[in-house]
Amino acid sequence: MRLMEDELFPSTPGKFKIERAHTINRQFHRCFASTSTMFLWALFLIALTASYLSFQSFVDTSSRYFNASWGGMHWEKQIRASATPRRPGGVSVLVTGAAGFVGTHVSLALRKRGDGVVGLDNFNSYYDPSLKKARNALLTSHGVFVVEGDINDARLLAKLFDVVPFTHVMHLAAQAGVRYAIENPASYVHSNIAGLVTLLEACKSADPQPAIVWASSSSVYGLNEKAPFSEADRTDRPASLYAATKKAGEGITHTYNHIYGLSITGLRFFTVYGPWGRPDMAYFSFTRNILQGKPITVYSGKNHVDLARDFTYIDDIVKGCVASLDTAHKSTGSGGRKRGPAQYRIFNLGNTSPVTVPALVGILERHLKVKAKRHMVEMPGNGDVPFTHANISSARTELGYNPTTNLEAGLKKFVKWYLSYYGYNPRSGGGATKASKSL
Ligand SMILES: O=C(O)[C@H]1O[C@H](OP(=O)(O)OP(=O)(O)OC[C@H]2O[C@@H](n3ccc(=O)[nH]c3=O)[C@H](O)[C@@H]2O)[C@H](O)[C@@H](O)[C@H]1O
Repeated sequence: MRLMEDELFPSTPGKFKIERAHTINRQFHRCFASTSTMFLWALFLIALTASYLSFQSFVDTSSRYFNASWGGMHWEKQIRASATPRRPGGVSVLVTGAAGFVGTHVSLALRKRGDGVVGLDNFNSYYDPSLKKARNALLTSHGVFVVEGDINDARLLAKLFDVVPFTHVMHLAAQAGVRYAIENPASYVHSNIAGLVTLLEACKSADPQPAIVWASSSSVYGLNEKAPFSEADRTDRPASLYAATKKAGEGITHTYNHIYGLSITGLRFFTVYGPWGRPDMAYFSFTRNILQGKPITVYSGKNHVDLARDFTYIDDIVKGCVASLDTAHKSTGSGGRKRGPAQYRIFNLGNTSPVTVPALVGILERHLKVKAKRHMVEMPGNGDVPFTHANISSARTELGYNPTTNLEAGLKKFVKWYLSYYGYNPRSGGGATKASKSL
């Protein structure tokens, strides 16, 4: 209090100066002390944040190296080796869904002619993952490395494009199956829409941008009745969520083509079948049930009209896929910027001769030498369409696509593979030994 009075009313100017100088000094010290405290606090906080971030990055890195299935120098070396073409002019392709049915066959075909192939697959359990592992073992034995990962993992995709300048992406990863969409609709949105967008984002940002060939579906024709189905026909009446997500994929890929200059080729596959096929599909599950002496459910359409499909053999589809890669133009953008208009194509890949489901069962019975126990049921309203029939003139002209395997010949090859893969024990009522355990 005294001090304050002295400060306010100094008795002499000198006193004022001295007192004032002391006071300023004290204030300065106080102020300096508080500034340096603040400075120390700030330093402390910065150090704390930095150590938190480096701890996070340590956790992240170690979890990647020790728990997750990708990352590290050895991993990158494997990717580079697998991506390197072994022929002059060979391409370097990232195949998504490589441990899937079509993915395995396309990867093998590319590898066999000397192209570089890196696979990506999440090995999900939509159907028996041991079949996917067996396909993976086949790919590994041919020098194709498959990364275990999801197309929704943007960091993984960025890393892959960082390690390899892929010339092409063969995008076959998807949630397949028409009727399963009733049970698990979210899985279709997750893989066929969100996953597709994540992949396209990675492709658009890559430098160089790859050309993309991807699997659409005959199901986009939905309630279309005009036959055979041409690419120009209506596709705005899907009958299942699966079909709707594939149709959405065609729109989404068009957007990335338009904005970023990505070269896009969409392939509408028509009920693909063959060795190493999908156990959820009719020809496969019918085979298993027939061999095990179990009944099969055969759907029929309205007024007891048989359902029919333009079943297409895997080798023909592979030729269509490879021809699409070979005729794809380069993307025109780079690093997320478009530099000119890019190619956008859609092709039907079918067989052009629909076969009814009862006729399919008849062929299986002949090849298996076992009579099926048919259980005829009216087609439930769960996404099926009465028939599919492809017009393939466009693919013929532009890709040189020419399917040569009819259902009879194709199923013969499938049955041969099935029996060799799962084994067959006629004394146990025709059961496929491995199949009965794992499917
Ligand atoms: O082209 C496509 O875009 C799609 O082809 C395939 O779908 P679909 O043509 O429906 O093949 P699939 O299930 O083998 O049924 C064949 C027939 O058997 C009938 N079917 C089926 C099961 C059954 O228990 N009984 C039966 O009669 C059934 O009603 C149908 O008439 C792919 O699975 C799909 O992922 C997609 O790629």
